[in-house]
Amino acid sequence: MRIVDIRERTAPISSPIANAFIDFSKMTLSLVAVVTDVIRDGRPVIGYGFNSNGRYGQGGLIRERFAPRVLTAAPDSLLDEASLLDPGKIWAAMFTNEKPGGHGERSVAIGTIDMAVWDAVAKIASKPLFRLLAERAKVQANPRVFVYAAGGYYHPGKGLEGLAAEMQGYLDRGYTVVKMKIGGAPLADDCKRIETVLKMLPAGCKLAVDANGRFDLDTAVAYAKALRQYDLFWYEEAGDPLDYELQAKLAEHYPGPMATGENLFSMQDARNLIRYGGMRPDRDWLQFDCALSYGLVEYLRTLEMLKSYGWSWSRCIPHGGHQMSLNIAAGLGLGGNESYPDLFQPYGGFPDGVRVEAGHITMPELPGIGFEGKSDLITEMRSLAS
Ligand SMILES: O=C([O-])CC(=O)C(=O)O
Ligand SMILES: [Mg+2]
Repeated sequence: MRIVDIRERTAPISSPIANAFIDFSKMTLSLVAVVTDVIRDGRPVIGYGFNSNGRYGQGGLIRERFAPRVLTAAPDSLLDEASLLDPGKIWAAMFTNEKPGGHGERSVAIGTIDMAVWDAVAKIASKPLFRLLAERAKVQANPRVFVYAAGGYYHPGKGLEGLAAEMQGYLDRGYTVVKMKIGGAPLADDCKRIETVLKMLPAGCKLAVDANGRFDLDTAVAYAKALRQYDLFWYEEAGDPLDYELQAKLAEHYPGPMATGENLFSMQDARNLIRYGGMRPDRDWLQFDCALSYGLVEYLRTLEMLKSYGWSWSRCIPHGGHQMSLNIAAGLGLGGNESYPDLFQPYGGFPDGVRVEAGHITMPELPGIGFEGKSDLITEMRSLAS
């Protein structure tokens, strides 16, 4: 068994939206296909992967460094004892001659290939990835996964009515938690936006807000003082993602749940957040996204690290809105997953026919990550390799 080809294409996922830090007018991602020599139903098994929104396509790194290292490794060195592709060994081949620290965006390039590797491995096992992960971890899978709707971006010409209509669309589709951006407007304006959404939420539904790392400590605290009257689902990424002291000090001013971690790209960065960020295991949420942070091989190390610090994996709700994290959530008992019902298509979302009911979806029993169940996405993927 061996990997015979790794292909990459950088594709646009541009959109006229903005958060407090960036706009998405030139956003791209890398789509990757890992082609194996395993034949199923007369066709080679191909794993697919892509990176989450927020970082750009990684074609250069993938083509110059990471794909060649896998393709030139001795094929047997990438197999486990059962002679099956071993994601850990493939990961180690990609990381050959890479220094520790300064994780930059190579973690995105590796994470994208890693997603495709796991898709292939689960397809070769003829199992949904979430079942494979649960079996390997000797835990019970739970195909019912909490999902929340992320949106509420700043958008030229979009007023309070537009924001309310967007949120109503998510509620109508079965979501019980919705998320909107803050920090891209003055505090008083953001409070009006928040109150507009809170007013329309039925009982039992909640709002999360996301500042995308925009604030210095004083601004983060000023927002905390205004936000704590609202009973929010969470207050996300108030300050710079690497400013652990800011995060820790903010907890003195904000008793409600906070969330962060989408821009921490390694187990070591995640560990620094846990060690020094003052995050509270009884109420806060961790958003590490494997598709940006060296993939599931690294995410498993992050989960072990969390366990050693006494954190439950149910406090993790990853960023990114992709099916990879849905599988990790269903297989390993994470708290849920992000979803962007109207954005970043065809990459985000669920297999066709999957509906959100009372804020949860149920994973279909599709081999691999489940991309074959989403017709617009698999069409795109097969145009890269089939
Ligand atoms: O706007 C973005 O960059 C995406 C984001 O923070 C999120 O989904 O939490
Ligand atoms: Mg965010």
